[in-house]
Amino acid sequence: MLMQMSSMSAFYGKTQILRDFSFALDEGQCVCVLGRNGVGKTTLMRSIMGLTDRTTGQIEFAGRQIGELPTHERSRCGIGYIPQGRQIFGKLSVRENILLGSFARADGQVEVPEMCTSLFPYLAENLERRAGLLSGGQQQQLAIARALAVKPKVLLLDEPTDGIQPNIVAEIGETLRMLNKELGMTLILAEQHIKVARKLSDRFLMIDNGRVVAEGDIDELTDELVDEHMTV
Ligand SMILES: Nc1ncnc2c1ncn2[C@@H]1O[C@H](COP(=O)(O)OP(=O)(O)OP(=O)(O)O)[C@@H](O)[C@H]1O
Repeated sequence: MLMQMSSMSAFYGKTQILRDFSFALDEGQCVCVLGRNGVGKTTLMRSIMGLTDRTTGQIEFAGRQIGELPTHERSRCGIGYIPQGRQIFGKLSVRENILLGSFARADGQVEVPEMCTSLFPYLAENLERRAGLLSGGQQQQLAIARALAVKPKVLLLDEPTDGIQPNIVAEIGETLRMLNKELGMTLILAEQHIKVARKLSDRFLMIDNGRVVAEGDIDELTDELVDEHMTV
């Protein structure tokens, strides 16, 4: 088991956002986190990174309790985070954006990892280009490359296809499939595109109102569950 959450609750100030979360994730799995806007998917990612005001309960990662650790130490344990909206630095070059990720590396090396250049040939050929000039899909590749720079064991992806042109959505899906199935990277993926989620994931976690309301293998994700918890 790579990650296990037990009775985790998350708060912003006095407001409780997540209630009593428990789930386990094996190495190499892809789990999608599903639910309507505002149910707590981003908060789940931020809780794993230690970016909410407070959490209670336990978060175990790679055999270590991380629930009390500061964010940079969680990164060093091998957790890569790609926030919603990508948050790349438009005025910096592609190379600088990737290198920013590597500062959290456990081995202290600052370099553009081989994996980034082989996965993303466009980025490899445009390392000196200003990141702000890239298309949405290319910026998403850059956000993934930056997270890979820490050589993570797990990648948290918050709606990577959000705001991406429909014809590029499948391309990002393919990149994630390759990371998971060919390179064996464990993924936790918040995703609104149910088709993308079904295609990529082994398991699902359905959230409603800050709680896990259903979970299981992806082929147990019925249309009824989707209708009940995802349609507005
Ligand atoms: N910094 C914050 N302070 C207080 N409340 C917050 C904060 N961030 C989020 N919330 C609240 O927490 C709840 C869950 O938000 P969250 O962003 O986790 O949902 P989500 O499922 O990721 O939605 P979306 O798909 O819109 O990103 C919402 O009611 C939101 O208003």
